[in-house]
Amino acid sequence: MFRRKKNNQPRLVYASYGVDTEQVLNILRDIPISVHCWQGDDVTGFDQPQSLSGGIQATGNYPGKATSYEELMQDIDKAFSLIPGRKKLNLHASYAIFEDREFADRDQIKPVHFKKWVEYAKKRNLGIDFNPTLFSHSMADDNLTLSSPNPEVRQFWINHCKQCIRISEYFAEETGIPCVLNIWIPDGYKNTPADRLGPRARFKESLDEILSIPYDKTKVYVTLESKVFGIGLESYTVGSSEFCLSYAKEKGITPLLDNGHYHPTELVSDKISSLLLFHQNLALHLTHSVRWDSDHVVLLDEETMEIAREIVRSDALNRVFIATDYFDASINRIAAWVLGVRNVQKALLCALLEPSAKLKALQESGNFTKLMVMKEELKTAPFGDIFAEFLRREQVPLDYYKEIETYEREVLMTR
Ligand SMILES: C[C@H](O)[C@H](O)[C@@H](O)C(=O)CO
Ligand SMILES: [Mn+2]
Repeated sequence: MFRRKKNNQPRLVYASYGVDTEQVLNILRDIPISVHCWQGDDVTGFDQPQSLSGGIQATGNYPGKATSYEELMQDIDKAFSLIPGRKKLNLHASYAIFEDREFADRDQIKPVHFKKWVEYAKKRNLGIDFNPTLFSHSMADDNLTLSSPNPEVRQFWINHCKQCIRISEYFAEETGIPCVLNIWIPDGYKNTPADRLGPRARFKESLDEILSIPYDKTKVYVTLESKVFGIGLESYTVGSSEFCLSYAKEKGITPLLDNGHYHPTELVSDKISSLLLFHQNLALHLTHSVRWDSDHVVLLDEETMEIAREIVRSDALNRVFIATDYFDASINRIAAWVLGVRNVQKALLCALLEPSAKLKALQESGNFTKLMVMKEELKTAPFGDIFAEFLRREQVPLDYYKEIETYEREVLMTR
């Protein structure tokens, strides 16, 4: 077990555990990470003057935020040039581009409003994921959308989600890469409700109607994201974990787990294996939640590492859709993207470098002492060198901070 001390080449260290770093680097390069566009402008979008609602909040006032699609694309380009490996672009419906076209409200948006994004993605060989935007809109002022008691409001949002499925199909057809369409609603109440069942029954009915439209299930993967509470919606959340998991199972859609959407001591890493036994696919929003759904930048913390380990150990890299979801407005937004996505990749790399068959065998044979020793030893194995090699092969600089400083000075500060 301690043979690795004899050699100092990182590749040989892992070889001594039976891990082939070449194979690992090839796998890592091909894991698509869906990068959320909304880090670039604090979830503002282009289609509404409304400020951010839905019980979420981007705090901070760091200068240089993107205020147009051109700026956002420029910033995503900068961030992507500093992130190795395969990426997808994750858009929200509120990022529709109208320009000289007539404005279309959310229930009327069409593929044409995303043509520029498709051109952008195709030029860069990127797939696109999508999200209906059921917040920051006058029809969602009371944070009730698909569960609203008002049938007109419900119908507006049902139509919005249907249009989003059609747009997702267009993304998949144009890019040749399937689109993950994630439905998340903010609906809930600040105080203890008198009726918990009614709103959930209406949400269920609305989802049934949305999913009744025909769409190609090999091109569009509909996911449903649950939540525990939102700001100002602390006492009741319509789309709770139990609701979303049950609904996804019944309808054969994919559950989405955002690791900021659980009680602070609940771990998404522990949920993955259970869900993989019952669902063909699973989707994740990775974030760093500090005390609550704070949407901080993903760090290389123990839970991020454990989530990655669970995916890899379950041999589920091709069944789990991995996306980032955070919005930190207190630091350079490009750095936030690069740092968070690289941390997801670092966590995946660590997981891939783990001799998981050996560790499982130790658990099976009840050798918990050796298991603990080996796991702890692996923590100080030289995975940073392997990551540096990954960056070198991908022609991405190890030290990206300098580039970000230059971009901040030359581009962000002139806005
Ligand atoms: C903007 C996103 O859709 C949003 O963050 C959602 O995914 C979420 O996590 C809400 O808390
Ligand atoms: Mn999320």
